[in-house]
Amino acid sequence: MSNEILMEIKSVDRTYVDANNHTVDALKDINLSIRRGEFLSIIGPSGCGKTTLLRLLAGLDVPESGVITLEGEEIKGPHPDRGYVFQQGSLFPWLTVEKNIATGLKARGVYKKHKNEIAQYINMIGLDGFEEVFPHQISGGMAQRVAIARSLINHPVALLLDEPMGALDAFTRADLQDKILELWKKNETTMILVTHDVEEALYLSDRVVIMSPRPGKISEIINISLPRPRQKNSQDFMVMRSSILEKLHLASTIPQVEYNI
Ligand SMILES: Nc1ncnc2c1ncn2[C@@H]1O[C@H](COP(=O)(O)OP(=O)(O)OP(=O)(O)O)[C@@H](O)[C@H]1O
Repeated sequence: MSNEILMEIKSVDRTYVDANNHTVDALKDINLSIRRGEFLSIIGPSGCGKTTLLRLLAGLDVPESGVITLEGEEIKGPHPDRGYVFQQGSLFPWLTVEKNIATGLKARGVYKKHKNEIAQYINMIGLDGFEEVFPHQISGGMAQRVAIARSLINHPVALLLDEPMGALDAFTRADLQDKILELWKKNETTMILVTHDVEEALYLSDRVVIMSPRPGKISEIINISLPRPRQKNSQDFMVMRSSILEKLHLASTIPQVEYNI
């Protein structure tokens, strides 16, 4: 990972007005520098603004005040240079695996020129032989791989992952975590992952950002220096996991928050 700053979030606020006409401070004075090529996870209790922050990075929403830049340019809207993967259900059900991945290229207007790359990305996500299959015929983990390939084929500088493993069973989740690590290394894409899972954040990340709610703020940024491949049952890993859990509980003002550990 380089020390070059890819994205910069400066003094960002985002408020919403809820159904009862109350103002919700979803994000308050967020400052964060994201380095090119790093794996960054954002973790925190429900409602602390994780998705709001990811949507701002994607350009799907704009800050109330403050600024977010990518390579020094202000982010003003969505762009294929920032891929976005949702928790589930983001594939077009009427298109095959191959055609779903092709929509990434079509969105960029480069389908004809780059369609021969689709096979390479299908191979990269380990789905050779599934080209002509429809989303309802594959597992949730396979569908998430397709959603990731659809973004990666556009060579994004950053991939924004909003709990992509949240709806998967434990075995499939662990499998997809390893695939995401492999894709990260191969493509050198900056990864920004929102997760509720402490173990997942610790297994994958160079840095873990802990957020706290009401207002949504960054309460701590932790550097993870454990060597890779990380062993989830090693002493060092478990000590670090307990430490992050403790910080999360301190960051949370909501009683009875549940985490996957
Ligand atoms: N469109 C909206 N209108 C009103 N309030 C909103 C809207 N979107 C988000 N909020 C509120 O802003 C706060 C932050 O929401 P956000 O979804 O970013 O949190 P989160 O940390 O991603 O939560 P979760 O982990 O449950 O997905 C919450 O209090 C939420 O209710």
